[in-house]
Amino acid sequence: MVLNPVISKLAGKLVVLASASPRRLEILRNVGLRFEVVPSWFKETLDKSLFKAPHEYAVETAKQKALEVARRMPIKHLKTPDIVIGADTIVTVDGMILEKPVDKHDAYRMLSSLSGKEHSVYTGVAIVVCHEKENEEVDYQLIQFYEETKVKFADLSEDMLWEYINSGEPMDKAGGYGIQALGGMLVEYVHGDFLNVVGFPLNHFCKQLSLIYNHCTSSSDQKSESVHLSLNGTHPTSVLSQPTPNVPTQSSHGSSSIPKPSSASSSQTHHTHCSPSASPAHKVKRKGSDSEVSQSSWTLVNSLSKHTDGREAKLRDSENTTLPLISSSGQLIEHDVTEHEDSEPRKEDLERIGELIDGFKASKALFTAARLRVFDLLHRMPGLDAAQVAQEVKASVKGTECLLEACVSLGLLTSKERTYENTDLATSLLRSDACFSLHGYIQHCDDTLWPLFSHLESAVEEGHSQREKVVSNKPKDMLKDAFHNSQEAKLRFMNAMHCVAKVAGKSVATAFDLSRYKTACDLGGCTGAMACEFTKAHPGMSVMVFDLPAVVELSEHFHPLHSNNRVSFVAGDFFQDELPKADLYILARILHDLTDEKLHILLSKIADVCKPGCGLLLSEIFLDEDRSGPSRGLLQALSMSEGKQRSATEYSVLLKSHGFITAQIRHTDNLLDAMFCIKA
Ligand SMILES: Cc1cn([C@H]2C[C@H](O)[C@@H](COP(=O)(O)OP(=O)(O)OP(=O)(O)O)O2)c(=O)[nH]c1=O
Repeated sequence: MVLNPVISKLAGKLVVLASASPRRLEILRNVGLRFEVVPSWFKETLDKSLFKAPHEYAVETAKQKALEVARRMPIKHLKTPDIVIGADTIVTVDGMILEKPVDKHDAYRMLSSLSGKEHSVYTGVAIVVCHEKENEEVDYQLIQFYEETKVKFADLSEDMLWEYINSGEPMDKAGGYGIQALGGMLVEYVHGDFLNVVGFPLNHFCKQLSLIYNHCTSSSDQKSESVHLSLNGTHPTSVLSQPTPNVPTQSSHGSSSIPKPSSASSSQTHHTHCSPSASPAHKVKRKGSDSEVSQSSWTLVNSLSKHTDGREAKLRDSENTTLPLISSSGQLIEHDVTEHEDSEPRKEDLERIGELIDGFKASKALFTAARLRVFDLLHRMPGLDAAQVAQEVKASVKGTECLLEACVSLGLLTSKERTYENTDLATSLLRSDACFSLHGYIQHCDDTLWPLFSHLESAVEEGHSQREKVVSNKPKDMLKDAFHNSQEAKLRFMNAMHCVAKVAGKSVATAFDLSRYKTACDLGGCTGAMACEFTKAHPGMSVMVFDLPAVVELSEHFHPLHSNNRVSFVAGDFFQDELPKADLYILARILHDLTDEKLHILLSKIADVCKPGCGLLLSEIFLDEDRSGPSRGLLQALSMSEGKQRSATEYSVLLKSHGFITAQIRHTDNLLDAMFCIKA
């Protein structure tokens, strides 16, 4: 890329944006950067009074966001990113720091304080470069900087203020406005980088990347040099801290030391606005036990180290010899991995392929352990050995031992002196009675999706679902399949949907400010789990669950939802019957499964009952705009349902054709994303 050679240098690296901000995602994606989005879980609650200047607060928050993701990924995602980018945008006026308003009154307070005045918008950015070493340690290199842009607001009348607040736009934006949309009408002038106001100082970021990569790539062995330097505390700071020749004139903001609100920053060097420096290295070590991440030394203790160790050992063997592969006809193919290639395969490539090849074995091991209720048992009786587990689950000792050991290697169990316990992950997600249990969904995957995917080759060849091969009756619709079967099968299917709604419900329900809506209707809302989350998140809201009569009849099996008197059930078919009246309609995991024809029938019916201003909340997995991910959405498409997976923009266009204007999109980092639209 001639425009910015640094962006192309990142190709092939695992770049992670530690942000849920759709604006940051768009800014970076627009310049061709390929990255994954892993929103940070860092709570933005640093004590502002500890900071000498507002931008220091933004930089520190950006740093904590990025580090949280850099530390979490090796444990939760089982991969170490190359680069994690965190950012935080704040607005400052009259010595106050304004972040995102918590409600409309807060938005009013913020916007009226900006009226007729010039204010500053600061975005702090942290780039964490992770260097993974042979011995499994990870060195972190931290580059942080900020950008200031001055913005002047026109005088705002009360009417203007409230009209703007009621548009819903201020709620997820620092200072309560979005300069890139309706908020642009409030602005008289902007001095500085416009994109910095929108949430990401792209120009400054590219300059910082040039510094990192122009330095690093001058070395013949980029990683080892970096690691060596950082371990000796002589990280490329000396190079990186040279003044940047092309940085904007905001250097007049002068240098500032990073205060130490948390122990994580205790060993940091000083950073200047225009002369960013890398912090001394923070050595990260994975150990073989399950415990907390230590903030002060950033020592990462990886509960999955046994898994990693085992896998690496296996792959190293195969690097030196041959990879045994099984052909589709079952023959063993001896494949020399180096035979057809000029260079040795990279360790990370082998690791990735190994993971993919073994993926189905891991899924089935999980399904089997869940089906045998191993996680329930070990929750009730931790510390059993394989023979005791075998006796309880009525299985062979040999088979149970293999399964338990496999589960340990997958991070689902821990073992000590040949006795077994659940990991935290198993306790919170795999026990059948856990609050956020995925047990029902796992059972559904095993019962329905597993057999379906065993016919994938035919599905791809023929271009339609192979469901008729795996269910005795013909209907293709998953829900109808379940309803042609026994009551038990219906309940199992509802339980699967219930699990997903419980796990994803809060993220979806809290994604937007919906305080203006008093009545909602969750179309196809199944057991009411999602509806329940909406009533919890919005105390003034009642939600009707509209679903097929057979679903409504069985929904009472899912207690304690029925004790929630703001959730009610209405039986009907949304293709045939009149829809209940509501201010807000919720469509969670419905559209991706419908044919274009059915989808337009449903959306037309919703549009007909919606008055202008009514809301539509859509929740699905949103594909990346270039359809390169996430895998979860693309793999789901392989089941060849009648519908299709779409990106947020594709859904927006679809909804616009029925008169719904997209107000906000949220990539939640949970099982489902969300989009909020308003009827024009
Ligand atoms: C001032 C202003 C802010 N914003 C947005 C940018 C940021 O998304 C948001 C500030 O909140 P941030 O806390 O910086 O970011 P975020 O919560 O959206 O995402 P994350 O914490 O996961 O990184 O305000 C605009 O979109 N337009 C504007 O004009």
